[in-house]
Amino acid sequence: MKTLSDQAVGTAHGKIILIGEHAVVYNEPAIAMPFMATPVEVIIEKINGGSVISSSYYQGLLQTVPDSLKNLKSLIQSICSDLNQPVDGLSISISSLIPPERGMGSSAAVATALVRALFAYFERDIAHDTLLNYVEISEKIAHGNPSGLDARVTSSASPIYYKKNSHFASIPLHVSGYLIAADTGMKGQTKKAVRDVARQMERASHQTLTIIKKIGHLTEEARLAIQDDHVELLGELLTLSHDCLKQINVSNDRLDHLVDTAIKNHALGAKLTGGGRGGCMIALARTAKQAKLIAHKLMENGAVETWIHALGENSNE
Ligand SMILES: C[C@@](O)(CCO)CC(=O)[O-]
Repeated sequence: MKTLSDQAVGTAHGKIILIGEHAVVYNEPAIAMPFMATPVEVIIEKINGGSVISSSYYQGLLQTVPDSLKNLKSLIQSICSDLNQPVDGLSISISSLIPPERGMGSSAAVATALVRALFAYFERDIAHDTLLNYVEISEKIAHGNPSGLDARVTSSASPIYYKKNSHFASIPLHVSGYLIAADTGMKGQTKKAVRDVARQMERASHQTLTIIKKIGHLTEEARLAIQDDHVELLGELLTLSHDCLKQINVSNDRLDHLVDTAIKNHALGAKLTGGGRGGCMIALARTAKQAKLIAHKLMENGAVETWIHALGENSNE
């Protein structure tokens, strides 16, 4: 983050949930990592007249943003009001390499970069907890009932173990393996999926709670597997958690097909990542060669983009 006289820049990055999505909304733990391959940058410059937003999906006045950007509009209004600044006179330019609506934390990362840019522009320091509170305003509009995980990881430089309202800790992800992330090319439906799981909790609370608790248990085991560098076990736990996510209906055919493809091609484990019903999946491989082969097979089987991340390296970037 830097401040120039008439310009300020805020940055953030995407995230990948290794294990624990959905269950984390119900106070179970999750493990997630920052995904530096997908950066976000917001640049704010001074202009005359009404504020404007420029992004790949909208260019125009802040006052007339489409519904998909209402979260950012509320955020800008709240911050300007809290800092006693006018909402006019801002040119806000958003650039992001995170594919939107793919469970990679796009909305939280854009909000994080925006909050940082606004505070830098108004030459004010911001405590991390204040940043998280602002991002939550935006995430509540975007997702309904966010756990706070996305806000934490997209603003953090380290992988984290996270429990809603109670606990978070940076954990080194020095496992000797490679993570492949693949985009199904389909928009995920985090908000709807989170709402549907909430309905299942109301209707079949015992059954759904049992699955949620099982995901929490698998996440705790994954934490130990990471600590002890048991990459094979970690892979098995990822696949078991995908089975749980299927049981609460947050997967879909395309995700299941990519998960099966990864497993057939010797991945140690695979699962959807993020909100599900589209978006992205991840797979774990022992070697870089296997990771490349799996990524290639995923592309042949419908993925539109893949990324490979060496877990033993850069995990504390
Ligand atoms: C599905 C979910 O667990 C992760 C979305 O990236 C929702 C949340 O944690 O707010």
